[in-house]
Amino acid sequence: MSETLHTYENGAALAEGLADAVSARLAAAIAERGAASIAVSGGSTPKAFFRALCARDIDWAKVTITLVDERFVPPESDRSNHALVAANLMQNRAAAAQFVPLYHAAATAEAAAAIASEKTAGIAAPFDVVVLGMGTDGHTASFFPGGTRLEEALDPATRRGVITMEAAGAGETRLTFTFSSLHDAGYLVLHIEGEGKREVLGRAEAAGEETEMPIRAMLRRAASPLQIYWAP
Ligand SMILES: O=C1O[C@H](COP(=O)(O)O)[C@@H](O)[C@H](O)[C@H]1O
Repeated sequence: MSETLHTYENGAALAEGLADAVSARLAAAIAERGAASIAVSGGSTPKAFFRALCARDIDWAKVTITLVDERFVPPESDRSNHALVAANLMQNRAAAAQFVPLYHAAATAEAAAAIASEKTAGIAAPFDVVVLGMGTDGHTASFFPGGTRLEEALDPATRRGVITMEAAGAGETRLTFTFSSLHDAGYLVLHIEGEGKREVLGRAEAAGEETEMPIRAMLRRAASPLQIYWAP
């Protein structure tokens, strides 16, 4: 519905600034109700942010961390978002946090998504913080252009939870929270870096179908103001 652009000189400054904002939100949630939750993205962009956030002095034992989306691969895979979070976020002070994975060693991705929906339903809704990324094709979470279940994932009537997604640009089958699970976070962030992603964002902000650039669903329909963090 509304967006605010936070611009930083470089990726290191952005990582610190975003870690400050996110840790303040988590600390406020802990002060209010004794617990906090955050859903984070994978990909190459969030590593420096994760390293900055895990050093923040908050009561991490009261924080639950999960993923916005995941590949249907075990955590031993170097394509696993769980592995990325384990190596870069669940470190330092944040090692005390709880982690709820989306991947489960089920026979099918559908079965894994059902288990992930059940397990993540134990996290109070809405999330206190959601940190989205964006691909150069305009995808966010695993809402890929041409995705097999894209309409269902973006439909506000689709329940909170995790569904599967397959798409030409996705590689492995994906597990993704639905739009309805993410758009109303207490602090809703889009974290992007580089001139290329800024240009993609500009195209997404212009007229066009949501299904062509699914990030448009967040830009246009999110219940929470979208906080865009960007550095060249
Ligand atoms: O596929 C994915 O990519 C996006 C963006 O990744 P990046 O490497 O360009 O930062 C990410 O937000 C999403 O979680 C991930 O599954």
